[in-house]
Amino acid sequence: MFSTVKDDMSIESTLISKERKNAKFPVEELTNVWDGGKEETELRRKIVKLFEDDPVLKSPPICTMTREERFTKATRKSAYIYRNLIPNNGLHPGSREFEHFSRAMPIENNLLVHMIAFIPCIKSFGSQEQVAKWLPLALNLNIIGAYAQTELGHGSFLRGIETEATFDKKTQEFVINCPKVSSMKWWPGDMGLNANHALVMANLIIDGKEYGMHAFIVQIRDLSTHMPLPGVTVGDIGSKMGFEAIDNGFLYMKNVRIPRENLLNKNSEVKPDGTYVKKASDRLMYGSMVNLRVNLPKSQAIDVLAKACTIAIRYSAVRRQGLLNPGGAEVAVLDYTLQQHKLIPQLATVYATKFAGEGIIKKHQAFLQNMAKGNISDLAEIHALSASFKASVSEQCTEGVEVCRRACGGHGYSQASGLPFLLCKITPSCTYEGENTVLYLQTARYLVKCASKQAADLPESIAFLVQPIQDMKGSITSLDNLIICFKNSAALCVQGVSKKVNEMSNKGLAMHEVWNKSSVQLVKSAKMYVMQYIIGAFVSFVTEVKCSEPIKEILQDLCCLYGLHYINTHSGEFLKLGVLSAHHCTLAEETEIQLLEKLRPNAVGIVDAFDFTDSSMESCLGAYDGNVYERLFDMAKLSPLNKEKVHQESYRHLRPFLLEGRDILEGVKSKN
Ligand SMILES: CCCCCCCCCC/C=C\CCC/C=C/C(=O)SCCNC(=O)CCNC(=O)[C@H](O)C(C)(C)COP(=O)(O)OP(=O)(O)OC[C@H]1O[C@@H](n2cnc3c(N)ncnc32)[C@H](O)[C@@H]1OP(=O)(O)O
Ligand SMILES: Cc1cc2nc3c(=O)[nH]c(=O)nc-3n(C[C@H](O)[C@H](O)[C@H](O)COP(=O)(O)OP(=O)(O)OC[C@H]3O[C@@H](n4cnc5c(N)ncnc54)[C@H](O)[C@@H]3O)c2cc1C
Repeated sequence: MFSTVKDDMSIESTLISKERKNAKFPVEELTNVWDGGKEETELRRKIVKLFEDDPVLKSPPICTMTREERFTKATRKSAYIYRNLIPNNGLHPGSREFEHFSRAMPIENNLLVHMIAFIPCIKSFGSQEQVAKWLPLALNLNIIGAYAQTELGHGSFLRGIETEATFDKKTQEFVINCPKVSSMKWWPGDMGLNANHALVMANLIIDGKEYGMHAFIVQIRDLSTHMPLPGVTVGDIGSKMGFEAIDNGFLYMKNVRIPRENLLNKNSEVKPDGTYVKKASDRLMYGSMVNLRVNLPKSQAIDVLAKACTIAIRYSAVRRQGLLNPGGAEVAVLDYTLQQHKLIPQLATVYATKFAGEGIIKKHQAFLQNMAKGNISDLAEIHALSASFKASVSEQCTEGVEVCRRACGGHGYSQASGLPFLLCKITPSCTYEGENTVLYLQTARYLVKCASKQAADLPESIAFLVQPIQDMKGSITSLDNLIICFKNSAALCVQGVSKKVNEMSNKGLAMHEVWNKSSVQLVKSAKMYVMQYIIGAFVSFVTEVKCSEPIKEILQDLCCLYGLHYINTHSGEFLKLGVLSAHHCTLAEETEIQLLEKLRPNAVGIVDAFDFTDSSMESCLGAYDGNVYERLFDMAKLSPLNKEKVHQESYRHLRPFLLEGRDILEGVKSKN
């Protein structure tokens, strides 16, 4: 319907080729460092290719589809991936290949909560017999389960959850009830339309006594007709800011009966006579949340910011707007220091959080090994670290994606840029899996407790909180001094708020009031604590990584930039704590600007090194060839509103006035 408008060789693709020629480091080597080795890069590419070449996984660009189409296509693809593609290609959970599979998944998919929450919970909370019964069914999609914890009335405060599971000794069943509208399960992914089972978190009640939150497997739909079972009201909660392909659901249960065996009973059990047997710490109930907070920031937040950086930096390298030299040629917007100041720190965030996250995954694996031997002494530390890490990463990456989107000017507002999709995907990561403020408060609670202990009684990673403040020797811009600066700040923040808490409680104020009145400083302390962790982990990585000098230099520069950018955007905090002087702050600002200038020629190379395929981004601005304008025009042509040259419905409403206008213009009718 539209004629083709093409340039023989667009200036934009020439510009991006020039950028690549100017890069001062081997891009492929940085990709290998990012992936964790050359072999990992090859493996990842093999898996991505396997998915991208598969005809079943092809579909129109998401911005041309309705929610209904997006949900349907995502379900078709996800069912095929989990039931065919993954098992037929040996991509089993736990295998090396599986590690790369989030990079290969189609841009929209669902059944993820079934995979990452329902299945792991069966493994974590189920006895051997229960795992043997439910796991194969779940892995084969014979049953599809949601993780049903949050209710209309409660998400953060789990002790407030109202759904009840009352033990009926006579029938050896639990009776599941949502006593009020506010007790209805609300939000769980995959639950509205696809799931036939749910892992329901409910208050266990035996003989009128409450035993707190426990996990039950509840069948909610018939396996042959997929109709809701008696007593079950289930459906989709409606349109959201994003996640269009996912059926986040509601679930209202009235006298739904499940066998006694459906209480996942690895950690606690109800005997036939109603005796309650506790086998392990209540806190292990929270284990599934720690697991997700540790393992998912990479795919759900860091990779999302990496994609946004790829789009914004490639686009900024070809978008020319205005002059730097009077009388000279128009410049790429990436040549403006202010554009670099928006975008290059985001790149640093991607690297910092990625490598720090790998450190947390290792710590968590060590914790799991100890737990298998019955030792959960590190639980509080890993909970505090993972809670604040999840909060900080989701916050930094969400802010970063919005910076990238705005840095693309008007085109960043177009769905065709791919950026609104990324923003809507990442924004809820600040809320799900623990609302960020609530998570920071959990970390602060642990830190304040630690502040009253001796260094010798604290884990190695925490002892610095109560040790003497270290002196910085030399320039603030050295990596060693950055670590000292952040550690000192975290220690002073925690000590300061602990002092305030103690003083207020010594004056007789109730602890809950003390806590509420100190919560602003508590959250600040948790943020500073996790920042010192991230910086420390990034510096260790940069110091230890084996790579060529040019790559090492880029990583060092990104590491320094990450620390300095944080200092420069929060300088008041550092000055107030007395950790930095005004002179330090001036130097930090000057050095950041120098680093931006130094990293600028490598910016396109650095995002190329993330190695995202065009189809994994669906972005007209971020495609490898830099052909932004032709791509935008081609995408506009696909808009469903452009199906016909005249949109009959809009024409119907406007026609009377247009005809009037025609008559006036042609002089058939006077204006009045
Ligand atoms: C960057 C983003 C990555 C995130 C990963 C998400 C992956 C998702 C990817 C797929 C994409 C989309 C799908 C989204 C799927 C979403 C799923 C969900 O959202 S599921 C619902 C999640 N809900 C929550 O996380 C609820 C948050 N609330 C809580 O965790 C608790 O209620 C809490 C801890 C805030 C308060 O609980 P409570 O009041 O009952 O306890 P206390 O405060 O009294 O604490 C008791 C005691 O326990 C300790 N504690 C608390 N939590 C834990 C834990 N997880 N592990 C270990 N210990 C824990 C606490 O510190 C106290 O200890 P004490 O010694 O007494 O001080
Ligand atoms: C896309 C998406 C997917 C989800 N998937 C699932 C799922 O699969 N399964 C599931 O069970 N749930 C799911 N959830 C629900 C999610 O886990 C909850 O929304 C989340 O835990 C926050 O709880 P809430 O909504 O009750 O927020 P609230 O706790 O009501 O938060 C509202 C405000 O109150 C503040 N606040 C709350 N408590 C405190 C406090 N103690 N101190 C200071 N401030 C406080 C918060 O900071 C926030 O500003 C999903 C949510 C979303 C958005």
